[in-house]
Amino acid sequence: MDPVTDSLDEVHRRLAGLRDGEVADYIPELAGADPDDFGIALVSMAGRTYRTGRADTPFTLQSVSKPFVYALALSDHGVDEVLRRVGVEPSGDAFNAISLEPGTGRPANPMVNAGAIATTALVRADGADDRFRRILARLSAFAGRELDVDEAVYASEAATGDRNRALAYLMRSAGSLRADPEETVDTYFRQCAVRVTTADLAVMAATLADGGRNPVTGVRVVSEPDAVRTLAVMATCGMYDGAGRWMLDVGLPAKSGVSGGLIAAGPARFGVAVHSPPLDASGNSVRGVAALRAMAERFGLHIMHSPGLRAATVTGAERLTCDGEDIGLVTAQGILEFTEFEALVHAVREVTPAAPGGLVLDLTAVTEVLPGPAAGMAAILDDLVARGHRAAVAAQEAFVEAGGDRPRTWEAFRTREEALAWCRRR
Ligand SMILES: NC(=O)CC[C@H](N)C(=O)O
Repeated sequence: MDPVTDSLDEVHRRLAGLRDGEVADYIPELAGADPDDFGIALVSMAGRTYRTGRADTPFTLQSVSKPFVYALALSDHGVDEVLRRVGVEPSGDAFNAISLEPGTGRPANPMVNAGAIATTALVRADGADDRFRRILARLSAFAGRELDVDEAVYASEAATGDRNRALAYLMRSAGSLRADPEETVDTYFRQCAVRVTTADLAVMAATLADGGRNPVTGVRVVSEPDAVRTLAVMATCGMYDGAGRWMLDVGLPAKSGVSGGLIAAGPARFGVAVHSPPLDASGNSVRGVAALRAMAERFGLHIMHSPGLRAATVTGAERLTCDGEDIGLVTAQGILEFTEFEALVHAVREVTPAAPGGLVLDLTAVTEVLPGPAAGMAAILDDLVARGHRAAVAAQEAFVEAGGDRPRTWEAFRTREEALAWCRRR
């Protein structure tokens, strides 16, 4: 018995009977999908996979490929260059809309077809074969196994995908696509026809959630900043014209595709995927959307709801007697971002009036300090010293230096013992 799997089972059971939506048939080969295929999978940051239903049925990525190829383009060119070619504004249009920015001809964002085709063209390569080889290798690294192409689906879209061809030619004439339209669209069709399972998709989503590191294989697939950027674009544009409502109800960066796949990522928490072919009017999987809504509600998954951040940072705020004088000892752990920093400042303020002998700040269990908190911490200690208190920090050298170039007025030590010994020595 596993309670995590049980809760996925419960959602699956509740939604399996949902009969709304239509299987996409504009790509003829997709029309044959079984409307009862329905799988859910979730991968934790520890790389544990949970699944229910038909989570091992293969299907094609379609638009779920878009964020991953965008991440590849970002790592090839950097964000500034990619932004010059593809925007990041939600279009409010359907996925296949013929809409380009007036003037520049730049597609609105990389999650609609026009933007995805332009993104595919940005992948660095020696020719089309090499470009697809790099895309497939990167998608495989995201999934943590060698993926392949469903040739029948590829051929079917290649034979019928005139709207996408039209988009490519339009961008070419507007100057926003510099590559060959036929070749680019062909690579895009292949990328859409890459075959995955729901379980693969959950690993791919979890890799973005884990800052670009595949939590199952341990392999770094994209840099942390590029993973964050990709999630940001998914959050604003991933659900096409349903993106706003999705953010309101579910609140997770997500991406859907016309074969019925849907991924969502809880940053630093989990990756989740659903597959169910019947689609709503926006082209999003009906059961996929319903399953994510149900899970978000039951588990508080919305990114604007972050109780995790309230985890104990300040692990101790105490008074010690040192040579007959009271000193304060404040201990913190983990990562010092804004919220933790604010709590630390508060703890220091609470303890100092009762500790005229000075303050020891033990940050030896702190793993990361952002520049803002580092400077703020240095300022607090400077202020204490200016007001006649003694102050010492025990922390890694890098954290002490992150406080800025101004001459330090307080003491710095590597260990808590050294800082406390200093306190006793004066
Ligand atoms: N929304 C989608 O999944 C669209 C992908 C599909 N290959 C297309 O270009 O039409």
